[in-house]
Amino acid sequence: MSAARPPEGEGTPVRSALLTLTGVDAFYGSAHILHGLSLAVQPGERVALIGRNGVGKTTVVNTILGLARMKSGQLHLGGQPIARPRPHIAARHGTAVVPQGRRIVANLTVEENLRLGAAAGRKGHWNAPEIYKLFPILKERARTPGTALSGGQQQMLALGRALMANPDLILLDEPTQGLAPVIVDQLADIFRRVADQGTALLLIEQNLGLVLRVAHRYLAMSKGSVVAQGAVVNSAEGLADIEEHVMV
Ligand SMILES: Nc1ncnc2c1ncn2[C@@H]1O[C@H](COP(=O)(O)OP(=O)(O)OP(=O)(O)O)[C@@H](O)[C@H]1O
Repeated sequence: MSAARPPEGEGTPVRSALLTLTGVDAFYGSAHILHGLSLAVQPGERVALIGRNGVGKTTVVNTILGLARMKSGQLHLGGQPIARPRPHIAARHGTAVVPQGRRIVANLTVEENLRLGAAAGRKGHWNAPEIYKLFPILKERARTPGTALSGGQQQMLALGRALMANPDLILLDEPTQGLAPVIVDQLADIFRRVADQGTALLLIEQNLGLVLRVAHRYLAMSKGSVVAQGAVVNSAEGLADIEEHVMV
């Protein structure tokens, strides 16, 4: 099941996909990081993007946000071609990001940080009261500066902010980095609850236990492209399957 297959993206129908990158080359200045990368995420999917440090996982997110320069290839969001990616354009087309390091705005309160996420103006289930139901601690601390929260609470805030955009897809970039195992467990449950409500997830994660608990499919990257994919099976064998690609 883990046998390498051609990566998804090229040849897949972009119209129905929430996110498609097709043959993407992306750069930071003259540094060529993504090499003909192709991938696709369909509505409601839970996909893990795995691979060793430095293979370009965050650069996939940065390309979608326009923070890395896409020199060739195509990006589609919500079935629409995106010629000039920008964070607000991604949000408008239904893709929200929980960035690596969370990026909570220091001089804004918890509630103000949450409201930033609603800037795209998409309607849907999620608003501040719904986020507070999901994370009661954020309601208790609504008037506290966002960066005064613990690491786990800041991660909840970053996820809440992403949900405020009422996205069809959330990109989660190493959301459990530096968090205690008990907090990681709580977040795993929350990611599953969010996915159960129909939001697709693309989870970049080094914690393979979390990948097993949250994702249904994995894409493995090496040297700036997707080199393998397969189903995620929550078992010791399933773990060995995906570990193999992180060790590539
Ligand atoms: N702003 C930048 N300018 C130049 N090179 C960069 C920049 N950001 C990242 N890189 C380089 O791009 C490559 C891919 O980095 P990226 O952060 O996408 O990898 P990653 O797979 O997400 O790894 P990690 O798990 O360490 O975050 C690395 O060699 C990194 O040093």
